[in-house]
Amino acid sequence: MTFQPESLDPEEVQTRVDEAVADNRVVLFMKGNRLMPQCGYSAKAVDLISQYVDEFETVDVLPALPHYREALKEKSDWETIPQTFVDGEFVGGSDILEELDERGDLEATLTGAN
Ligand SMILES: N[C@@H](CCC(=O)N[C@@H](CS)C(=O)NCC(=O)O)C(=O)O
Repeated sequence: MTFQPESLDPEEVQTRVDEAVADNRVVLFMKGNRLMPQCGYSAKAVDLISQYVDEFETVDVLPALPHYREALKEKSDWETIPQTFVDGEFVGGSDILEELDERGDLEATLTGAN
């Protein structure tokens, strides 16, 4: 049997993005999933977030990458994957997460703790 990638149209993807951002305090749009990231930048984002937050949502963009890229860009004005949103706001990709961590600000950004 031939593997058929999930077929999603742009509107369905936009809805998935909107709902994932609205319904989860922390959501990471990434290539692959938490256990099997399919890109080094996504793996780095998972590692950085996992230091401070046990439960966060991940959305694998690979089944409809061009649509996710467009839907996310619409929301964040950011071109690349991964993308992290906290409390409905775009935080950044893996470099920004790393910068926040180096400044000692990532935990508070992810948890809301001061
Ligand atoms: N410096 C970026 C690296 C992310 C990046 O370059 N991602 C690439 C490879 S996963 C990407 O999204 N390429 C466009 C695409 O795959 O659509 C970050 O901070 O997240």
